[in-house]
Amino acid sequence: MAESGEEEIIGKPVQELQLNPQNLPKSYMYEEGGAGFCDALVPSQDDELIPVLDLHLLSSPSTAQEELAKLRHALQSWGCFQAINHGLESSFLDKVRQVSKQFFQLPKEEKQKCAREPNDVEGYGNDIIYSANQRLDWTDRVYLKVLPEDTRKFKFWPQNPDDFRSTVLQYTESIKMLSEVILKAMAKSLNLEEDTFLNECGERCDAFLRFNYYPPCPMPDHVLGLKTHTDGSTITFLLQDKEVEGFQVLKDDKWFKVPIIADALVINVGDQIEIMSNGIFQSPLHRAVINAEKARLTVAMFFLPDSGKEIKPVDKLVNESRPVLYRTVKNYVGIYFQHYQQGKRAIEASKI
Ligand SMILES: O=C(O)CCC(=O)C(=O)O
Ligand SMILES: [Fe+2]
Repeated sequence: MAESGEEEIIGKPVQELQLNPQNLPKSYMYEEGGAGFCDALVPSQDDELIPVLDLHLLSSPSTAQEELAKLRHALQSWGCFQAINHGLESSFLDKVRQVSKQFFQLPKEEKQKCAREPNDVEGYGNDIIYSANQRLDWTDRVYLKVLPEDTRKFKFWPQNPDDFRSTVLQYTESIKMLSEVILKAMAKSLNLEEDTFLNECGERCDAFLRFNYYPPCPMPDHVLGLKTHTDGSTITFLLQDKEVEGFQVLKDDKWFKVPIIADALVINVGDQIEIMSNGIFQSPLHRAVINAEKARLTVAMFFLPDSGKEIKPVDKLVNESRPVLYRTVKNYVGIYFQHYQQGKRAIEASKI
């Protein structure tokens, strides 16, 4: 995936660095006066609330129009929303969190069995480091390609705990179905044929599942769990930790905490829908902060178009008052990763 000729420098798992908190490597530190990562705003007034959408209402004929208008507004203003009533059982979401936590609690040797390979992202590991000056994220991950089915590389899929794989398979199936519901609703909210975005993605969409484990860190105002970024996806589903907050979104140049709502899924627009929607839907800048005492675990599922498809603004969203704003891109994820490790935004390179 990461197409770079450079040699990778292998770093230590963050879970090991955490054991020596007096001596945090400089590459994790943001010196600028503590940056106030943890002082983000808690939305209070109505217009600052991160929208919550009821997916059942969105699919019911009598309420759909009103919910579609809310969806459009959410994606134009925040670029994300919290989905409730999505049909996934609370006990199943707990199971997803539980098997992932169990994995990260295993001894190092056990986790290493599905370690990623140098210069690649898939498997267990952390940031790909190309330079000693690179700013690093305080997180260990398991990163798996889950779709299309015939591209799964099971050697990277944990076998311990023994229900990890079956849980991931079931989760993938459920979220894939939801992604189709959401992409259709997004198209309808823009008065497009409901299959517009799905057709743009092609027959064989890609999906990646990323388990983000953020160990506690004694300097939460100087270290980020995940640096400020947008996602390179079409849409992303984020299952938050049930107890520990940490997801923040930038809106109108202010950082907002995304509150935990039991069993909600945070859904956000990625760069590729920003391109397809010709900028009507915005891919929001976001980041993950860390907690001084508690570990945090989140599960992100990224959907991507077929890697052979060209992605460009949908014709019906281009007109005289809104000319084409983005170049046609192909295999955007390759461009994305090259920019990501340098802390840059790939979408900027795609703007006309
Ligand atoms: O863990 C979080 O709160 C954010 C995760 C995220 O943004 C990502 O994995 O791209
Ligand atoms: Fe993200």
